[in-house]
Amino acid sequence: MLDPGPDLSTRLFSHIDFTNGAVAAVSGGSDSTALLLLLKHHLDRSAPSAKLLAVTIDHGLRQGSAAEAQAVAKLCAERGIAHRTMVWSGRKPSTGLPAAAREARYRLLASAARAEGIGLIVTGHTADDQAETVLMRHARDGSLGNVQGRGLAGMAPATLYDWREWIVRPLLGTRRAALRDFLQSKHVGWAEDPTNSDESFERPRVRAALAGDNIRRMDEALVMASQAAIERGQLGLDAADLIRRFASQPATGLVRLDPQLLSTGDERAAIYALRTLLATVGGIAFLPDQARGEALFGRLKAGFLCATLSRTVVDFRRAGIFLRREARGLPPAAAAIDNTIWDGRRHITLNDSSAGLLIAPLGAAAAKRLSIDAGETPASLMRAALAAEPTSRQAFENPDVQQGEPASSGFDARPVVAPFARFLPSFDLAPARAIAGLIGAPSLPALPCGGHSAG
Ligand SMILES: Nc1ncnc2c1ncn2[C@@H]1O[C@H](COP(=O)(O)OP(=O)(O)OP(=O)(O)O)[C@@H](O)[C@H]1O
Repeated sequence: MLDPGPDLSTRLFSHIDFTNGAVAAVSGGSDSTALLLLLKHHLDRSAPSAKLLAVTIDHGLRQGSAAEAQAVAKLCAERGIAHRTMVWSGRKPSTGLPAAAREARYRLLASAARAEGIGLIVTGHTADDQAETVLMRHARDGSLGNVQGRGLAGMAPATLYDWREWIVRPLLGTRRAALRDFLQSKHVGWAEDPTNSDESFERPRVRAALAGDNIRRMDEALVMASQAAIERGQLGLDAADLIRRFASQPATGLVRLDPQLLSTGDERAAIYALRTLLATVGGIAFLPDQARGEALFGRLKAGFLCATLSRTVVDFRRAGIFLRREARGLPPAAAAIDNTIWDGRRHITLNDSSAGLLIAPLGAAAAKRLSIDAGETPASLMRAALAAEPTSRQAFENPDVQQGEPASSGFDARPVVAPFARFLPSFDLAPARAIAGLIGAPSLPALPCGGHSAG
């Protein structure tokens, strides 16, 4: 645990690159208020020209949330820190509210950062938050000591949002009590969020169980998290290595796995590689669960098969193991919208002249008309994969457009690494990078903090 000594801010922030500025996410609670003041102190001393913008999200869910945002704005004005309040004005769902609020919060924080040309967001998650997260996940999947429970690594020290902004959590090793001591020593107050002590929610219940003298339990949880984080990082590195050695992409949307992947001797990494690839090809944000991944891997070891998992057809034949998006459930023809994700797999950007463009899957009949140089890959598989690629309705209806790739002028469709496209924890940098290289997704922005091997 770190004490709030005079060099606390150096210890917390000196490994982070603030050249391109930072957005500090400040709710007005103790942790993020301390984060802001410590960061300001650090930047004043070591990077005075770095841009700092404090952002408060007013979720509009509690009475008093606007006043809390105003209190943060006042503190910032007193300290010469730029501040912005962003209001979550969208429709509030009746179920899954915390998740929706979190989603909206990161979207708004990222848009504030983008507007200022800042690529880094810092949050005030603490060691206490980390312990709570790990204990909640443990209670859910009961996998204490089972390092295959990826969630037991807790929150990553850095997470890439939307493949663009890095969310960094510099306080993950610092206890809330230390931050509160720091604020009290500076005579700075903070807001108490009543939902943090409302024990009808899971996190406050875990928090209450950890309160008081239960330091040992918290320390145990943190040790478990750091061990799991190391193992998870290593699993990612091993899976990335296998992806580079055994996966190729013979056509857009078609991934080929060399059957040698089944006998490398590192089944854990091979199954992890398989799960990440299945989610990518199927355009699914979540990996297929471990049990299904293991079962599929076992069946592949037994011989040729054709199966579907995570919207991905797995076709093991003499020429190799092929993965492609299944034909069912593709998006219907719809007006193309710039800068959106199509089918969870393709990032659509429109050319200037694309008003009124309709986008639809190419479809089997049109794919049949494409002339394909299949090489060693079965042409039927290449066609089946291309049939699930987006094309513009205009191109589709033009019988002259029959050559090469289905995506034609009017828009660009860049592949995305579906399971990591929204949130990429730094633990998974290595497999994300390997898959991006495989499918031609944009490269990743550099990690703004040292000390974490990205592979
Ligand atoms: N309304 C918000 N506006 C800006 N950032 C927020 C907001 N809510 C949460 N955050 C960010 O996410 C982090 C973790 O959120 P969490 O809900 O655990 O914090 P909190 O209890 O609201 O406040 P704090 O962490 O400041 O005590 C915060 O430290 C802060 O950086």
